[in-house]
Amino acid sequence: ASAANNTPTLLLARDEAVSLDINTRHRNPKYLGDLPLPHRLQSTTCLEQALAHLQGSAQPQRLIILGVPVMAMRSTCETWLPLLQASNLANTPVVWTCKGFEQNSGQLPHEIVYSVFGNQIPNTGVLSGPSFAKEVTRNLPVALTVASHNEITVQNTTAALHANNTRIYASNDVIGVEVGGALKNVMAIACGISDGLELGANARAALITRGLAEITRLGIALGGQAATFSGLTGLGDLVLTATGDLSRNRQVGLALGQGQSLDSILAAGMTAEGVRCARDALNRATALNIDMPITKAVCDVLFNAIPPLQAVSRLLAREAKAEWPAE
Ligand SMILES: NC(=O)C1=CN([C@@H]2O[C@H](COP(=O)(O)OP(=O)(O)OC[C@H]3O[C@@H](n4cnc5c(N)ncnc54)[C@H](OP(=O)(O)O)[C@@H]3O)[C@@H](O)[C@H]2O)C=CC1
Ligand SMILES: O=C(CO)COP(=O)(O)O
Repeated sequence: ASAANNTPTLLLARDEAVSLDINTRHRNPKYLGDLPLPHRLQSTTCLEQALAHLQGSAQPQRLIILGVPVMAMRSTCETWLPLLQASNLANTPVVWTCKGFEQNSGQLPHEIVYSVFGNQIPNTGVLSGPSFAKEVTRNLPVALTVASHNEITVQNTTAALHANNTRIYASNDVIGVEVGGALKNVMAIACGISDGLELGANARAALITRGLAEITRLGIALGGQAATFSGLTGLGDLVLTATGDLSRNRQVGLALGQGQSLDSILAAGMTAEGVRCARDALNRATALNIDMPITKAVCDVLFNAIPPLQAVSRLLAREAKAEWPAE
């Protein structure tokens, strides 16, 4: 999106073949099929070259976008901290697209970043919202939220991305944005399971709505703002991922509902953040005494060998209750 917006953009890859394909054929077949990429998007695998690119970027658009799975965030931040400091780039805004809770620590992305960067890299934020990479690559309309406590992070993210078909909205609710992004992946697995079992459109709508209640409950308990969950990074991303077949989390659920095993579904190495973070999300909820029945049902199917139909029966057998407040 930044390259489509004429922002000079360099993609740091770790796979030489990916870099070469981007620079010579303007394609990224490993992730994006045969979709053409903007010619002004360049790639490198060399950290020094990435730092030099940042040093040469105009200050209003200078920005690092961290787009790795949550499990790679900590090591990536640890690599970058001394490099940014040594290159006089410690004030460069860093935003991440990562959606999930870190496995075992249960930390949200900002907790990982803050624990590594402390106040040594002061300008940080999260960039999130309904945005399938393949649609962004086709430069189709997309609306995203940048949440940060620093004005410069919001300004530079907006300057780099907001134009043409990309709209950037600002927020100061880092926690709410991250909880929505993490848990919509778990709900997408639930909706995929339901659709794989052919339980119908009514069931899917119920899961999305009660899933949002569940996300909101945990999000508020963790310090998020209620309004965030009806915004782009809450309801918006939940609807996209729970209903859009480009979603890898939804695909995992569909295959589970159709009887495939989790191991065979993930054998090709697909990133499905909901699988990685469902258990840690449930642990954080349990510690706060928050009820998360859909997340629990997804964990049962993923990790406790409960057949999908049995997990659905357990959900439906719960006692009748008031719809709202969502306790
Ligand atoms: N794809 C999408 O449509 C969207 C994804 N997101 C979120 O963004 C984050 C990244 O997702 P996505 O881009 O799809 O992820 P991918 O699995 O496609 O990986 C993205 C990049 O991270 C690199 N990477 C993977 N593992 C490691 C590691 N252990 N150490 C260093 N680098 C690593 C990959 O390198 P290599 O190729 O060498 O493995 C690749 O360059 C996720 O949290 C996801 O939920 C957010 C919005 C949309
Ligand atoms: O987060 C996404 C879209 O906003 C991508 O979802 P998946 O990781 O399920 O493909």
